[in-house]
Amino acid sequence: MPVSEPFPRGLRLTAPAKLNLWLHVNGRREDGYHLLQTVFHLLDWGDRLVLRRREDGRIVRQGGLAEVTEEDDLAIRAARLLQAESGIDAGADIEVEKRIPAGAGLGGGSSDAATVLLGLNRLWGLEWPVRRLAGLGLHLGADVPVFVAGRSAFAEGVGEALTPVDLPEQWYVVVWPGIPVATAAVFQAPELTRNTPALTISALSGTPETRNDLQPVAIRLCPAIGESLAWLSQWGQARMSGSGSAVFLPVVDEDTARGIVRDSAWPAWAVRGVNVSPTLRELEAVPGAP
Ligand SMILES: C[C@@](CO)(OP(=O)(O)O)[C@H](O)COP(=O)(O)OP(=O)(O)OC[C@H]1O[C@@H](n2ccc(N)nc2=O)[C@H](O)[C@@H]1O
Ligand SMILES: Nc1ncnc2c1ncn2[C@@H]1O[C@H](COP(=O)(O)OP(=O)(O)O)[C@@H](O)[C@H]1O
Repeated sequence: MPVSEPFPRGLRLTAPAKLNLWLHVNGRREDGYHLLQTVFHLLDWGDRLVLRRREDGRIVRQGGLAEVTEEDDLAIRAARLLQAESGIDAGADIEVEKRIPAGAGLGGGSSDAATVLLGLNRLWGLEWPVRRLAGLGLHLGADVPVFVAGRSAFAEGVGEALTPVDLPEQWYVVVWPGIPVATAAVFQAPELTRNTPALTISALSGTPETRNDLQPVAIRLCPAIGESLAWLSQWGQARMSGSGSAVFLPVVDEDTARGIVRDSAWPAWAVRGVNVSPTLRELEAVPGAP
């Protein structure tokens, strides 16, 4: 009988998108980064990644965004960083089929990076604990740790201090006004309010008043966000995710979401918010998973 390999040779994984259900800016650190409170709802929808182990040590990019160079691609940067930090001799083919629009506040680049870290940890047999991978991921972006942890969460700090939360499996309509917004430009805007009082954990167990402090700035930078919000608001309380430009609306069920998506003049998706990321579920299903 052939001896089974201890680690898989290849993995097919979803890199999920996220929504920031609300986002408060509570202050600014000396290094310019902002202190936030936010709730991340992970979605059961995202980019599709295929990772294959290589024995020649090369990290080879396949697919991905044409407008992003290999040096800037967060999926490739994540692979190179983990390779350097772990000292492993192996390499990988990294194939990314993009579905999440870039610069939409849906966390696509960060999720690609996190999924590469999780997948290569398995393919390379590194067995790093999640906490260590999340710490490495934070060097790539403030949003990377939540995708590594793989749980919908309340986040503080710059987004890295995570408390998992149990959210209802909510359907959403996500509308993308078609224009990317640069996160740094929103955080740098002089008119951004940076002094929302921090909510306490006990306030969070009730129904505190929430908003996205980045929304007014992003609408000024990209008026199409305001137009898509006004359109979506016909059906309820719509809001922008992260630093934009995507906006979302919670709805009662999948059929309602699909009906609104059909009517949208902008690219739109019917998506389901989940508590556990599809990446974690897919990794658990791989034979030999710990
Ligand atoms: C706003 C949020 C909300 O989830 O998401 P997105 O809209 O980008 O998806 C995140 O805080 C974004 O995280 P991420 O996209 O990883 O941002 P990073 O690459 O770390 O930072 C991009 C730039 O945004 C600013 N930045 C980011 C995060 C933060 N807490 N304070 C900041 O001031 C910094 O100027 C930084 O140089
Ligand atoms: N794999 C990637 N996918 C998407 N964007 C990437 C990737 N690698 C680098 N980027 C860069 O990161 C920027 C932010 O992308 P993304 O993380 O998708 O949006 P956001 O920060 O708004 O959630 C993009 O405009 C692009 O220049």
